[in-house]
Amino acid sequence: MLKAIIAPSMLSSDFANLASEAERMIECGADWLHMDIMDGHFVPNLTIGAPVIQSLRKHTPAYLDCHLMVTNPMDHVEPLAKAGASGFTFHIEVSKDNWQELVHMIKSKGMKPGVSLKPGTPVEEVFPLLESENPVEMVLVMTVEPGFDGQKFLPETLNKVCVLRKKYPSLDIEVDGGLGLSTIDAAASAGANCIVAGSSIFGSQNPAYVISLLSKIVTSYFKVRVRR
Ligand SMILES: O=C(CO)[C@H](O)[C@H](O)COP(=O)(O)O
Repeated sequence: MLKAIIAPSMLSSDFANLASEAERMIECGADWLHMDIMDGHFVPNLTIGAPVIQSLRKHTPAYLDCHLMVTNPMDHVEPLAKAGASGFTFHIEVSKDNWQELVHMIKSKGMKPGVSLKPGTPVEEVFPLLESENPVEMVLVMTVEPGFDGQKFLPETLNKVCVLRKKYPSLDIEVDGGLGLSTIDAAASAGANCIVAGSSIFGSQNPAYVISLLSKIVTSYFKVRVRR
């Protein structure tokens, strides 16, 4: 059964107060905390890695949804599992030759495996990962070029969400980039159920209101799809 999941992107939080920002988001109704791990190579930005996840884990039992924007995701599986990551989403663009091994390792370490696509990557590239005997459990469709928060949502990326939802009715489909109250209808009607949002939540005077509205809107589109 699909569930609406709202995951504030901690990239937009005050990194100097990460533990209290995480607690604030959970108090505001967040389902997951989205952690952007960037290596300054796969994307032109450098953020956090396993040591920060390990520190944060001491302060929260929340689901830590780690998005690996790195050239060598394999190098991060063991350290992130030890650090307490809950989900591990890698990019298909750098994992075409070893995704089977990656998925196996991620699952064997007790994390939920996901695969992500950049805006220019065709959706067909993830079909084998969903149809394998050992499939990924989530697809993250990037709705901006990965690397920075506060970018403009790219509506053309939602075609991929529509294709995925039609083909895989019970799949967790996550969208990330430029999501907020002005873009949620488009993403939810396309079929996304996991919503990552950075600036629209952290930039709001009332993050709890934004989180609850995003969640209600996503849930309302489940009902529309069932009626179709
Ligand atoms: O992965 C990301 C950037 O690569 C961020 O999670 C994302 O951009 C969230 O920020 P915003 O909602 O402000 O776009």
